[in-house]
Formats: sequence, C-alpha cells, structure tokens
Amino acid sequence: MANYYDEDDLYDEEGEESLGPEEQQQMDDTIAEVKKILRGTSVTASQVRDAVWDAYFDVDMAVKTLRDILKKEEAKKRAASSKVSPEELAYAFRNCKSRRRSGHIVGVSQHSQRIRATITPFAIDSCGISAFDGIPWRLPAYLKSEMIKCSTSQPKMGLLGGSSKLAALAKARAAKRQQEQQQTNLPPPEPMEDVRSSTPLDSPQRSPSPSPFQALQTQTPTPSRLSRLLADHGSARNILSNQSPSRPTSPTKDKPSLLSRNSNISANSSSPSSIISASHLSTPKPQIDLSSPSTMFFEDVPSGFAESLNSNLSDTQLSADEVWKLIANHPLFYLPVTTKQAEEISKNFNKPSPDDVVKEAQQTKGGTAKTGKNIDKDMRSLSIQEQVPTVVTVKQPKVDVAEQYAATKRKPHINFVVVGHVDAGKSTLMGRLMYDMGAIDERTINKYKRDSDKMGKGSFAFAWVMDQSEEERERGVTMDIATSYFESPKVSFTILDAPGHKDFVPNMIAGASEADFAVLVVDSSPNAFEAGFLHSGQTKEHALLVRSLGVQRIIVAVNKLDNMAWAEYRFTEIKDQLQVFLNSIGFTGSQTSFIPCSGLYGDNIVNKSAEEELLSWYKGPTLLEELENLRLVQRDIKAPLRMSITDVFRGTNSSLVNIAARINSGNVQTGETTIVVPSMESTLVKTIMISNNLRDWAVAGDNVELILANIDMMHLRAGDVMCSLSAPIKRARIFTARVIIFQLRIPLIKGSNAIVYRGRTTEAFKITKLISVLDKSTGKILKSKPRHLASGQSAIIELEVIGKGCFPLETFKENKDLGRVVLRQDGNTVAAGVVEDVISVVTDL
Ligand SMILES: Nc1nc2c(ncn2[C@@H]2O[C@H](COP(=O)(O)OP(=O)(O)OP(=O)(O)O)[C@@H](O)[C@H]2O)c(=O)[nH]1
Repeated sequence: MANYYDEDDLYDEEGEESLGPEEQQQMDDTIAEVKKILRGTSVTASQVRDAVWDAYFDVDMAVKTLRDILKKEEAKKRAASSKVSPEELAYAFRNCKSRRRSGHIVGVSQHSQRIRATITPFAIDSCGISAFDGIPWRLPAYLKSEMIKCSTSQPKMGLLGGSSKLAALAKARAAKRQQEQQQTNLPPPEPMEDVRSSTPLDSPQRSPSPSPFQALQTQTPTPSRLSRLLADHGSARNILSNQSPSRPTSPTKDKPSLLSRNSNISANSSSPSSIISASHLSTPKPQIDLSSPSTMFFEDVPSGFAESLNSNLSDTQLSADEVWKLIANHPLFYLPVTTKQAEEISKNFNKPSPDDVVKEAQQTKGGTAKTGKNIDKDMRSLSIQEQVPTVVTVKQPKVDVAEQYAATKRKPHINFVVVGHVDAGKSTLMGRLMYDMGAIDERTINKYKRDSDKMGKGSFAFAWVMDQSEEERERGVTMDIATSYFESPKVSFTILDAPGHKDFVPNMIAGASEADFAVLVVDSSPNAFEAGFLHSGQTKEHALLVRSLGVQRIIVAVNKLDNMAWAEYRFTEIKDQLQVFLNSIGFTGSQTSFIPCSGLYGDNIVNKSAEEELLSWYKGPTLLEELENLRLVQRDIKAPLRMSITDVFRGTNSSLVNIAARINSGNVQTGETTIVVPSMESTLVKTIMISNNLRDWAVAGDNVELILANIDMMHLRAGDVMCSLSAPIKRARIFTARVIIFQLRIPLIKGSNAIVYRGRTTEAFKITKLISVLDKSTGKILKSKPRHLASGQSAIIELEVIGKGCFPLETFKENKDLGRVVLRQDGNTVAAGVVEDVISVVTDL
C-alpha cells in the first residue's frame, strides 16, 4: 500500500462497506472533491475513504480530519528524526516552563551569525500546539529556508481572527520578509566546537555584518523600560550587559561559567546548549547528566533574542526606549511556521471577515448606505415591547385565619430587644443564653473560641453568636440589630440584640420598635455602671427609647457580677438607682425586674448560679424563667393587615422577592394579594415562613419571611408597610405627636428640622408648630403655643414632611406599633412619642 497520496491509490483500496448505487455515487463525488482539495499531500486513499465515510460525505469535515492526520504524521516523523532523547526533551521542557513565561520568543536569531533553533517546548507555551507540530526538535537545513520572520518577540495572536485589512497587512509583511530574507545571507550552521570554544559566541568578531545597534547613542535605560524588557525577554545580563556572565571569556573555578559548568560533560555528552544547537551538529546523541545541577543549562544559555542583542550591544549603551523600538520594529525573530503552514494560515484571510460581511451588508442594504436619517427612521419603526412578567397565581382556598389561630395550640411567641450601654455584655449574654438552650452547638462555640483567640479577642466567643459580621467581630462592637430565634419548653423567643454604641442608635430604634419586651443589660463592674448610667451613657437613653416605642415591660440584667465577687451591695446599689429612673419614665415596679448574673460564666442565665456568695442573698428566677413569665401582649389579629418590612432580598428565583417582616396587626395567608405602602404596588403572597417552617398563614406578633410574586423589587424597601389591599395605611405629610423631650443642648423651637424614625422608616420633617406643653403625669395642657421646648418637657407638636415624600403612619390609638415615632437631630435623640393625629395625607396613587 502506498504511503503517500497518489491519484491511483485513492481507488486501490478495497471498499469494505457495501453501498447502494446512490450512496456509492455520493461517496465517489465526495472522495473526488476531497482528493482535489488535498492534492499534493501525503494522504492515502484508504485514509480519504475512511474520513469521507466517517464524516458521512461531509467534505469539510473529511478534509479537516485528514489534515489532522497529516499533521500528526508529520510531527511523528520529525520527532523520530530528532537525535534528542525523549527524556532530554522532557527535562528541557520542564526547565523551559519553569524559566520562561508563556509567550516568550520562539525562533531564530538572524543576527547571531548562526541559525539557532530554540527548543520547541517554548513553542508550546507561546504559539500553541499547531506551531509546536510544525517545528522540528532540531532544525534540519531544509527548514532554514522555511522559517518565517516574526517582527516581535511575542507572537501577536490578533491576526488569527482579523479582518481583511489585517490580511492585507499580513500579505505586505510577508512580501517584505521575503525580500529581507533574500538580502540576508544566512551562514551555514557552525560545528559544536564553536559553541564550547572559549571565544564568546557573541563577541564582536562573530558578528561581521554591521549591527543596527552600533549606530545608537549612549544612554542608560530607564528602570521601568528595563523591567519591561526583563519581563518579556529574560535575563538583563543577556540583554544589555557588555560582558554576559553567561558567556565569560575566561571561566574561573570559583565562579563556574556556562563553559565550566558544562565542562563536566564529556565529549560524547551534550550540554544543554548542544540541545539548542543540536540541529546543526553531527555529534552523537547528546547525553545529559540529569542528576547534576550543572545541567540547569537555561540559567546560562541566553535566548536567541538575548544572544543577538548581546552580539550587537557590545560597547553600546542604548536608551530603554531605543531598545524597545528595536525589539518592536526590527525583524529579529522568526515564527517557526513552515511555508505550508503559513499557506494554510493565510487562507483564513483570503475571504472577508465576519465583520466585513456584516459591514458590507449594512452598507449595501437597499442599494444605499445607511444615513443618519435612515437609521433614525428605522429606529422609530422599532416598537419596544415592555416585557410583561408572567403573573403568578396561588390556587389555595381562603381560610378564616382568626378561627384557625384560635383552634391551634401554638406556643406563645415573645419578641424581646436587648439594650444597654456599649460593652455591657449584651451579645455575650445572648450568646450564652442560646448556647445553654442548645440553640448553638458545642462545636460552633469551640470554633468561635479558637477564632476569637487568634484575633486576640477570646472573651468575645459568646458574643460572636450574635455578632456575625466580620467588622463587628474585628471591632468587638455590635453595629446592627442581630436577630436570633430559640425555644424553651413553654415559649418561643425572638431575640433582637441591639447595638450599644451611640453611633448606632437608629439601629437600636429599629430593633426596639419590633419588640414587645426589653432586657436592659448593665455592667456592674466598678465605675462601669456609672459610666453607662450617668452623663452621656446609653443606659438611660435606651430605656427611654424602648419606653417611648411602646415596650411595656423591662427586665434588668445586672451583669458581670462575677467582677464584683457577687457582692449584694453592688446589686442593690444599681437596682435602687435604676428603679427610680425607670419609674420616672413610666415603668412601674410591676413592669420591672432585676436579675444578678454573669453572661460570660452563665450564672443565672438558663441555669441557677452555683456561686455560694450569690446563693446566700439571691433566690429569685433566672433570666430565662423571668422571660417565660412575661405576660403576652394581646394583638388584634382581625384588624387590617399591617406588616413592617425589615429586610428585602432576592431569593433563588429571580422573578420573586423575599422579605423579612413583622406583623403588627391583622393576619396574612398564602395566595393573598396585599399592597405595599408607600409605593402602592400590589403583590401576591406566595410563601410564608416562620422560623424556617412553611406556614399557610401568620398573625400579628409573628416575625415572618415571605416570598412575594408579581412585584418588582424596586417597589419594596425596609421600613415600608405591607397592608390589606382594601385598607392601606395612611401616607402622612403632616401629623401631630405627643412627645417627651430628651436631654437637649439647645431648646427645640418652631421651624427646627428633625429626622423622624418609625421602626426602619425614616423621613426628614420640619417642626411646624409647638402646640402645647403638657403635665407629664396628668396630660393636662400647661401652656399653649410655647416659644420653645426644654429637656424633660412633655408637649404636643406638629410636623410636616420636608420635600415631596410621605410617611406611612397611623395614630397610636389605631395601631400601637405604627403610631410611635422618635425624633433625632445631628445624631442625637431629641424627642420620642406617639402620633396623635394625621393632618394631611397623600391621596394620589
Ligand atoms: N467578666 C465578665 N465579662 C463579661 C461578661 N459579659 C461580657 N463580658 C465581656 O465584656 C466585653 C463586651 O462584651 P459584649 O457582649 O460584646 O458587649 P455588648 O454589650 O454586646 O457590646 P456592644 O453590643 O458592642 O455594645 C467582652 O470582653 C466580654 O467578654 C461577664 O458576665 N463577666
């Protein structure tokens, strides 16, 4: 069987498949076409027949298959003709890879006065497999003439996908290259002895042809340019040094040069450089001592690029710019692609690029090029159809939620907020509570201990249960409300852990407005209680705020009593001071309780303390027992739905929106359509979850997570109120409020601005009227139209929204949650109170 393609061969092969006459005809036609395309190649008839059959008469596919086969065969042949062993190649390849960045020079130096084929593995790195296939391991003489110059050190791959302009450019360059190649008389390859001779290869004598570098002026390269050169072309020594250390003229024992390093290589062995130039030698198969570090030849052998520069840079100092220009513009390097391969590549540019096709079509459509007018007309004729989202429906019969609620035996649910001065130990206390209740497992706590220890904050391990953000953990300060859920055998609880720092009071307000009860944590350590209670500490402000926001019951955790050796006097001292203050803001004796405890050590949190000192004077309940004893707040679950949104986020389904919310009044069920205020957008409640459990309905007092359909996320914000479709909440612009004035630096006057907070809703208001000053205990009017309001006074004021906004609001009588407001100025709380009347509302949709 013939090895190479021969016209006759194509038909010599026995057809193994029996084909019908039609198929046979198709087969013959396809073979003829393939044969025509591959004329002159070494493909055999059987290969053609198989390829055509495998490609099921697809000419292009068959040709592609055959070309691939040809490429592989050619590569095999070349590899077989190589005198370098596979081990050596593997070794060289490893070293090439480690020494060189991808995209490095592949090719032959024209100015080195010898053809020096760089080792092929570079080609894998820089040119990809096709270039690799076409390159011999050693450079046979016949291939010298087939080398194609490449103008830059890094092959520019852009041409591969280029346009016809690029094709033209490539053609012009090819012509230029050919011309240059003709002018250049490449000398025959030099024998091995020259490589090892003591005369450096790059010595001026070796470069008889006048170098373009010699004309250049003496300048020192800038470091940035130099580093760029280095990055792209390897060793600085190889590039710019006059005396390359890799090619010393007189090798010494102490400092082995390339020659001395290679001197341990026998005459029969080949230095790595011999691999590089092996193609020009008729020396025996090179042997490399792979175990010897001296074979790290790439340390010393300059690249073809470096070598060429070296030969021409002797006694010449170039500016970095000049060197760079030379590198970029001078055709120093060859891309090792054979002429045949180049022909193949050039075919890619013989037809217009896809860009050109489109451009031409655009220009010739209707016989005229598109003018601005035409485009304008076309644009107008385009109709933009708004994408209507698919409307989601939930087929579920409506239920009487109040009835179902009455019939279910659900555990009572309590929301409580944890407040207090910064560092009082709030998060640690809650972390301990969760841990002792089994809501946090041992492994997690141990991990927190390890991680917080590493950060030098080992004492914060329990606080990390609540403080989940990286910033909070790093700073050891709670910044936003952290919500956690746990259950005791009797009650289920939602904890709202508020930040203690005064910078985060707005977040504390948001948490407090979702709570029925409060746990006020005070630090009993020496001076710590005083720091939080007196002056500008947060103990008083927090207590006042929770009271103003409707919290009816407060538990005071006298914390860190371990620091006071469980001294009773300290507990009593703190209790007495606080009780007076709490009474003054509306928490009577029955609405307050005090628990001596240590959050860090877990005394009196879930389990009774075992401290004898404490047991000797305290027999009262633990914090958990006190929480379980709280009398539930009765809520109107039949009232119109009011649900304060606390968070809005996208779930897994991008067409749905998830919200976290607290139901202030009424109830909600799946499949119900509700309305969001102030956007007034309706939405369908697709899913309801309470504490990660799916529910069909939820009632006032529940903290829920809902999945909403048929609404865009942009119509929902934290602080908005979701309402019954038939009875949405008012969107107030002007309202009156009965407020208590906080500690002020300057009195409040008519015309002052304030930010009004209601849960997570905030809006800028102006105090438009000071209506009256009231008696704090009786509520009687003491003075009408006061000129100003001072600290501690109770008053009725009128506020109006600044700008065009509005505020979802109800009077306190209508809804205790949504009728409470807090006023702040310049980061300080100035007043808090309840909404008396909504004077003006926005009515349009
Ligand atoms: N000795 C002692 N140290 C405690 C106790 N509780 C908390 N601490 C320490 O007090 C420091 C502050 O604790 P946190 O729980 O972060 O205080 P916090 O009130 O939550 O702080 P903020 O939320 O940032 O205001 C930490 O170093 C705790 O280890 C306690 O019962 N005894």
